[in-house]
Amino acid sequence: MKTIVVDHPLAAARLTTIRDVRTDNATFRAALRELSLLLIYEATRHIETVDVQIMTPVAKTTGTALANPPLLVPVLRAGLGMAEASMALLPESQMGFVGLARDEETLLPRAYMESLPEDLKGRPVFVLDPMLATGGSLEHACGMLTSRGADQITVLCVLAAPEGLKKLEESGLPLTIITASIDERLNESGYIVPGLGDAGDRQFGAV
Ligand SMILES: O=P(O)(O)OC[C@H]1O[C@H](OP(=O)(O)OP(=O)(O)O)[C@H](O)[C@@H]1O
Ligand SMILES: O=c1cc[nH]c(=O)[nH]1
Ligand SMILES: [Mg+2]
Repeated sequence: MKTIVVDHPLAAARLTTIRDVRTDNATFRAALRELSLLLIYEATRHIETVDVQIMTPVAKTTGTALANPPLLVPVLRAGLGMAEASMALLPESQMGFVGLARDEETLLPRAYMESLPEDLKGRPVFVLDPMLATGGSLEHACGMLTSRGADQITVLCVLAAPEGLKKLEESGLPLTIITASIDERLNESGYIVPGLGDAGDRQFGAV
């Protein structure tokens, strides 16, 4: 499994806004959108392209098109905050949806929605979820994708805990992880430390 930490002053500044307990829901959503643009920029650095012949107003030239745009899959709820930014940079892409809620007692994910294309063989997939904590939710979401044939999955997250990275590494799933930070650890409640709290609640309010 390859893990890339985006090391950029703009990413660090937006991440600081997101972490700050004083940041209100609207400002959190705006900063998450901006940080997501940077994560997607990094995730698309090596995607497959094809040459296309075009005519400028002046002359013929060879341009570039995306050969196989990735399927974008936000994990509800919190991943919704990364969805609009990903579609802005990848207007050619389609979007699927997975809904997961972690049981805060057992820390196990419960799936409540799956809206994905049947066949994902040969199709790159970008999974969008700001938080990789125990890794249970992302392992479950990525398992849904591999069961449909996906074999190139890139996970975009804002924060990753070492415990979650280890779990995904051990899962043997075909993953690349792009994150803005690998934080210190999980606390006894399964929250990332220092983290940012509950990414769903911080965007949309507590449920
Ligand atoms: O790595 P894990 O330990 O599984 O935790 C991470 C999950 O927790 C959060 O979702 P949550 O279950 O809180 O749902 P929400 O997005 O609706 O708030 C987050 O968005 C991840 O999906
Ligand atoms: O710190 C955490 C852990 C899981 N889910 C969150 O939203 N935040
Ligand atoms: Mg939540």
